Amino acid sequence: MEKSARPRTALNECVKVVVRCRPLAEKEKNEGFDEVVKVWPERGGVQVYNPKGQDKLFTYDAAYDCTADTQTIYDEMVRPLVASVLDGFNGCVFAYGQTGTGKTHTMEGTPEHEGVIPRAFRHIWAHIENSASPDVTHLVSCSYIELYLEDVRDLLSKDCKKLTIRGQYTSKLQNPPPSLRHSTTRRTALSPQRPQSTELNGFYIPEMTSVVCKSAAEMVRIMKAGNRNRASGRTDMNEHSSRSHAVFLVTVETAHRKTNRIRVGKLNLVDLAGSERQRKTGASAERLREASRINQALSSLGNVISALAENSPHVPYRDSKLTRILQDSLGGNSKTIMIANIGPASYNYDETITTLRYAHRAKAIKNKPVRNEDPKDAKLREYQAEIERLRALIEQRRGLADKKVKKEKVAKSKPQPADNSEEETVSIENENILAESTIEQEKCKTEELEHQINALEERLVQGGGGKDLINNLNETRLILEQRHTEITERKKREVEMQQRIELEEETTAIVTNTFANLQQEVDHKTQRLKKCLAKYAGLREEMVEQREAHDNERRDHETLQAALIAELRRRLLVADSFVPDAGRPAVLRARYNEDTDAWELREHSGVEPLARRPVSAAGRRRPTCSAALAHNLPRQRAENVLDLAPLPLPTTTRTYTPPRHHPLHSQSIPTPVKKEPEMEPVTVPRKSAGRPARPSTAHHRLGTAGVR
Ligand SMILES: Nc1ncnc2c1ncn2[C@@H]1O[C@H](COP(=O)(O)OP(=O)(O)OP(=O)(O)O)[C@@H](O)[C@H]1O
Repeated sequence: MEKSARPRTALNECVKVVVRCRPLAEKEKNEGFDEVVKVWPERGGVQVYNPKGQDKLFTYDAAYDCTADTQTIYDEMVRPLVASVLDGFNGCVFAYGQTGTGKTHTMEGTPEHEGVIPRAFRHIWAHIENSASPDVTHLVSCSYIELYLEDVRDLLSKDCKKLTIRGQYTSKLQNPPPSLRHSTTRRTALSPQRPQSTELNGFYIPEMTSVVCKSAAEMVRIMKAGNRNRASGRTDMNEHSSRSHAVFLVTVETAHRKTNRIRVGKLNLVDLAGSERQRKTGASAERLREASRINQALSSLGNVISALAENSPHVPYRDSKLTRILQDSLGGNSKTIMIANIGPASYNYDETITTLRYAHRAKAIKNKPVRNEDPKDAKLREYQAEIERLRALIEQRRGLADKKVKKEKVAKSKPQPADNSEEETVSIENENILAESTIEQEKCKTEELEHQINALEERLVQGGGGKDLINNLNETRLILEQRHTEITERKKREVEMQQRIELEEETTAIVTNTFANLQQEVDHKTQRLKKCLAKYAGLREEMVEQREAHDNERRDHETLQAALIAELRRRLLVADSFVPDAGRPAVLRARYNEDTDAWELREHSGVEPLARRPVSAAGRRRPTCSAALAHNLPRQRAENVLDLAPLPLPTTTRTYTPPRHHPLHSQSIPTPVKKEPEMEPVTVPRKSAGRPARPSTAHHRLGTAGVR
């Protein structure tokens, strides 16, 4: 197929931000919490009542209250994005927000309330069935991964194998070899296809399972199978809390026979885990470890959003795997929708304001979506090339087989000489048998190749598949879709108009107020000054609130850290008590390799390396050994002496002191009895021979390191 090098220009497009507020939960009602969120869907506004000060009002591309269903959100916001994906663009929908605010409810939904993901599947397949030309071929494949405790796991592989995110495409990786032998599991770029000139920073996940699908129902089955492997658990804030960030990737490839072009659209459907506070979720042990990683990744995502919104020259995508995965969706080649989920309860005021602030910042992020035409890693092209190769092979084999048959016929038709010896007759017969078996083998091979072609062709979906697929239902669906799009467009315009009218009203109120005399001007200026002062006061208040929120967040982090350290100490204590001494050198040699994402044992050199030299005390050039301190030897002060003396064993006995009226006393034996201090039976002395005792276990070492 001919490849075009047509330049593709990218138009900036802002990230669309939608806010969805869920209803007050039963538990929140029972505990008597008030609703502090008011949504203004007609102007995309969200107002939060502040019990301590001024109310907050934020505006977005759209805002939905608790009465809105996912169908409305899909039709108004997500449908146009999925339509772009079908047209060869990259798209991303991600749900963001505090734990228990309805991210999974929005993305996956429930059997009664279908979420965005299954709706997108149906939309894609309705489009494929409606594209009535047999000249159009589609190939739909999907992958499902999760980010759990900073491990990327393949939810569609048998044992949820760990995957590695690789940075930067190389020229070799841009053209992966067309290997169809492993047609279900092959290298797939998660980071959507970038135009060649900007492909330098892309990330991709090799060996991610990619399953070719034939219907929306099959895709739902795959999603459910993946969900069964996804990490989830109970917390005090959510009965079924997602403990991982999940990404469902759909790739739709469309080949147009007439134009010889292939368009590849990639859709990332992301259900993030929610931010959470330990004191509210009551997380401990494993849940706590998960929470710390979830918050860490979300904090990195917040930093990326802030950096992009402020047009910062450095965007910290590399800070976490989540931001690497979402790199293209935020500030890259993609059309993106962020669904910010919030709860209405007063109890969650701080978290709601934080989510709304991030969502507001995300509105300023500009993406550069480009239509992916004829990308080099299009699977469809590989399939077509393979089918053509197999067809050519069959033709070749058929030609050879025909020739052999003709040859045999000629040989058979030749008159046999009458004086043929018995041996000659046998050899001719053998030759005939051999030729017949070769022809049979050729036939089998040809049939095998035909089977292969059929299998490959079955994966490709011919647009429309003939008139029988374009039934009335699909036509009606198409018309309905068009109507939906029109209504959505109109609604969007209405919201925009409403927001513009409000702005205009404010400015015209000032402009139309003509100054009749100086007093009027003074009044006007005073009014403006008042407004400025009010704005200044508002900003100050916001700053104070932000500081408060930041302090709260810091306190939370500290609590979390303290809890994690306590947990770590517990584990170290267990390790110190139960890991045998023989195993410790091996434990010390274990190193974490960030490239391979695994723990490795270093080569045993025979001699264990010396412990690292301790850092100097303040004001001293080098650490001073205890001997130098004891004898005041200035020469030894600068020596790097490691104290390798064994620790004194704890005293478990007491020197015998006879009772006062014991016969020994009455005999007045001159031996002086030294009085020993009272000893706890099994405590390790902290000091020995005037120098500080070294901690004996990892547990103690951690204790002396303290909480940083
Ligand atoms: N719009 C809504 N209407 C009705 N119920 C909702 C809505 N949104 C969420 N819920 C309910 O709230 C609960 C929590 O929702 P969900 O599990 O989707 O939250 P989440 O944000 O995904 O939480 P986490 O981050 O912990 O996974 C569920 O019982 C869900 O049914």
